[in-house]
Amino acid sequence: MYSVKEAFYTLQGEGGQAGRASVFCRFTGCNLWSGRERDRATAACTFCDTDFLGTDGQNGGRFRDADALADHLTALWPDQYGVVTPYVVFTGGEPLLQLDEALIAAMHRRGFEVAVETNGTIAPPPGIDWLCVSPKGATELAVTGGDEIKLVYPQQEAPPARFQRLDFHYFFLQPMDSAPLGKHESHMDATVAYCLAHPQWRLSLQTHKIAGFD
Ligand SMILES: C[S@@+](CC[C@H](N)C(=O)[O-])C[C@H]1O[C@@H](n2cnc3c(N)ncnc32)[C@H](O)[C@@H]1O
Ligand SMILES: Nc1nc2[nH]cc(C(=O)O)c2c(=O)[nH]1
Ligand code: SF4
Ligand SMILES: [Mg+2]
Repeated sequence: MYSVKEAFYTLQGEGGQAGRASVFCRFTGCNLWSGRERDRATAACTFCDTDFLGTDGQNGGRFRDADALADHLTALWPDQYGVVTPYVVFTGGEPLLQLDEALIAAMHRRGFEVAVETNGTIAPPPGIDWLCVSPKGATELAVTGGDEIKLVYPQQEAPPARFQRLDFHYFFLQPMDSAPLGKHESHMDATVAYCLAHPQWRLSLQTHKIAGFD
């Protein structure tokens, strides 16, 4: 059984695949925060921008097996002509609490490339085509390599230098989005400054928030 908060067709907004048409599957639940505001300050991850509780979002629900969820996600992909490889992004919440080999295989059978956005604390199943790891605070990484690391910046307990020797193809810093706006602008400036001073790191902006497409 899989619990899905929401599923929707959009453009990948972040990281090295930004701009790519994607079906997003947002699983319910996370291991680093309950999702309740009263627990935020004491959580292992305190700055989450996402509602991942319940199954009441658009196209959300509970799915009895991998084929049922894969059919549901495939129906959200518009390309009927096979000109590009369809792309699914599993996120959450923390997708590695639920994503398994059976679901990856079911998406592959339907022609999809499979991407994952994870906080890096849970070992992934094999078969993922694009793995994005986004470390959180003082948590320990179970995943030390992948296609991209996308570190939200700044985080007092997770300075970029801690990750610079890990086995990723791309190293991204993404400014922390948090109210008030003035704070976010200073995060933006600080992130740009860090990338300029440390050219290993590239800037990742949340383009869906800038352009307003989800
Ligand atoms: C909501 S998380 C879900 C996937 C997984 N739990 C994780 O943390 O990577 C998706 C992406 O949004 C990023 N993110 C969450 N809150 C953010 C914020 N306030 N500002 C910038 N990025 C944020 C995460 O770091 C992650 O890369
Ligand atoms: N457009 C869009 N791109 C995204 N990339 C990662 C996201 C996420 O919440 O995991 C996200 C999201 O929520 N929307
Ligand atoms: S680990 Fe990801 S989903 Fe969980 S609270 Fe942090 S940003 Fe949100
Ligand atoms: Mg998001």
